[in-house]
Amino acid sequence: MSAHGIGDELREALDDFCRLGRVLVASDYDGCIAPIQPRPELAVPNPDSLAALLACAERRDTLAAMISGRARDDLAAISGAGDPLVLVGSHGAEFDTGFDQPLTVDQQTLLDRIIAEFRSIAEKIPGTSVETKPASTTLHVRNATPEDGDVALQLANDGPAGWHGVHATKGKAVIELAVIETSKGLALDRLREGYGAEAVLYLGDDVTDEKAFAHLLRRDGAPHDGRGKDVGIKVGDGKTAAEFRVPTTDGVTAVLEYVAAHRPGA
Ligand SMILES: O=P(O)(O)OC[C@H]1O[C@H](O[C@H]2O[C@H](CO)[C@@H](O)[C@H](O)[C@H]2O)[C@H](O)[C@@H](O)[C@@H]1O
Repeated sequence: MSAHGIGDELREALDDFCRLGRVLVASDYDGCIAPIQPRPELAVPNPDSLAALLACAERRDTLAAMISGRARDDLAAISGAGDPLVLVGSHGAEFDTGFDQPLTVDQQTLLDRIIAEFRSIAEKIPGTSVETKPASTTLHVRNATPEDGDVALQLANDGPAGWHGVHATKGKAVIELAVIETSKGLALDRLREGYGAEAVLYLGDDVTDEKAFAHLLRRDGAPHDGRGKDVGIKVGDGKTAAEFRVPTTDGVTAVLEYVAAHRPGA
């Protein structure tokens, strides 16, 4: 195994992937391209990872994308990334063309109610904060004591998370409530089909990335009888549907640099 956790099996999968025709290389942002930080506004990209993803985008027959839970504008601003990288925000629902459907009046009203509820929780519980996005809102507890964080998450869970029309996702020291259904897996399908990619490589570290991993065709035959050429890579610990794993965000850099170095046109 290399210093940054590219084991022999992963290297073999990357070699096979790099030999294909058109491919899609996609990564999550927070916890992958950007190491986790105490506050969202501090999470700038690891410059080597971003440079490597950009280098992938410049290779022949290679589309490269970041698919994030953040609002797309926020993702663009904090990462400084843009063309030729494809940016998808709001957990796969927000493309450069915006959302497929604007929020209905009822959805906007619901979102405003959730934000108000989250703000009232954050006012009561030190170290918690609220992030607002176009179709969802996030209650952050990373800077609360573990006990306070649990209380805040429980209040969110017992309150607005159960309201009709609300879609809840638990992430790293956050709970996120959306008023639309989102799926990084559907975003990957859309990019894959639009580009005509033969295979997809996806890196992710959090719960929301599991929807992306679930849309990949695994190489090991389960459940797609060995037809899969996709490469799913989970960053860090935790249960996952991904076939491969790297231990840290340095592994993300190593994978992306490896792909950039081995795709045609390198
Ligand atoms: O899909 P992602 O790009 O991974 O976005 C998921 C969430 O990431 C951000 O929160 C996470 O990163 C923060 C900065 O490192 C950290 O403080 C927080 O605890 C993490 O959960 C972002 O703020 C959220 O909006 C995203 O949904």
